[in-house]
Amino acid sequence: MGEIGFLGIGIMGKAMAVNLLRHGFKVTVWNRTLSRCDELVQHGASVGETPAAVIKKCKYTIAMLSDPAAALSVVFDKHGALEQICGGKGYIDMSTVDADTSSQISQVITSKGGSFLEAPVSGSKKPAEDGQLVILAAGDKDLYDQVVPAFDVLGKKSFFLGQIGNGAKMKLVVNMIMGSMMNAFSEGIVLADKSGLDPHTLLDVLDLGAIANPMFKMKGPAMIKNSYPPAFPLKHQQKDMRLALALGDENAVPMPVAAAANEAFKKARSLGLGDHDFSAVFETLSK
Ligand SMILES: NC(=O)C1=CN([C@@H]2O[C@H](COP(=O)(O)OP(=O)(O)OC[C@H]3O[C@@H](n4cnc5c(N)ncnc54)[C@H](OP(=O)(O)O)[C@@H]3O)[C@@H](O)[C@H]2O)C=CC1
Ligand SMILES: O=CC(=O)O
Repeated sequence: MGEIGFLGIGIMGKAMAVNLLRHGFKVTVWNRTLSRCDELVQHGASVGETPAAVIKKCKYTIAMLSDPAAALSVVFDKHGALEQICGGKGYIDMSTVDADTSSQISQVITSKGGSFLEAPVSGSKKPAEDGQLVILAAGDKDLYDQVVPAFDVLGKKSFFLGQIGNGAKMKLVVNMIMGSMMNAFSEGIVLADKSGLDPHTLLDVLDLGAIANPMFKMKGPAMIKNSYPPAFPLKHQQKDMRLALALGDENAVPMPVAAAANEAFKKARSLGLGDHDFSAVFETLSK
């Protein structure tokens, strides 16, 4: 595939770029806070001074940025990706954004002759470290086929979902369900505790039944200890609830459960918990 550019070395971007390096890909990284690239250099990465410099150097560039504003800024701002996009270059945005943001990026990239794929992922810090993400791609099928070797390293399964927007929408639906589940789980732990049950026993019971899942299993024990080391920052989960609710508005889908979950995540943000793991929504109930 040649050298891969990587824009955004946050929790996910770092794990994904390290994974690519470990599997022998040459990677050039850029991050807004450039010092966060230092650790990647120790793993063999090169550093680009700007998104434009990375695009200029690499045939394919992946972006993994916090939200729509960040994804747009890295493309459109001075020294942004758009300055160097041209025919023969592929831009793959793996950030979780809404379909409209993705379409805007797709339009400008393709208008300059480049090709574009949106490819948000399901799976958090640990799956990113282990190359076990689920990739939800949509857009340019030729570009998808060209980058499958990288997706095979980053994920356990890639879906090609068709036209631009479908990957973004699928990701928002999945995270809307996840955010609602996290709230129901939190209420259950508090209810068990306050009604005199051992929450650890609740976790054991859940794990043996029809609603057992990796999220409950992985996060439950830490939540009971009021510990929320950030794997998926709460501020990003709230952004996903907000974008999913907007998708519900557009399609006239009533989502009272998701709306209530969004309020709980907003409350958690107002308590200063935005940079904690999204399981910290538990704090809004347990105090
Ligand atoms: N963590 C997770 O479990 C998962 C996250 N996601 C999604 O992946 C994306 C990245 O998440 P994650 O790595 O956890 O987030 P982080 O908050 O750890 O990283 C965010 C990245 O975006 C960059 N950034 C933020 N604002 C701007 C801006 N205005 N201009 C340029 N760069 C900017 C940050 O740069 P800087 O270092 O300078 O702040 C950083 O590199 C999000 O869309 C998230 O929803 C998807 C699946 C799982
Ligand atoms: O977006 C978060 C995830 O765990 O998936």
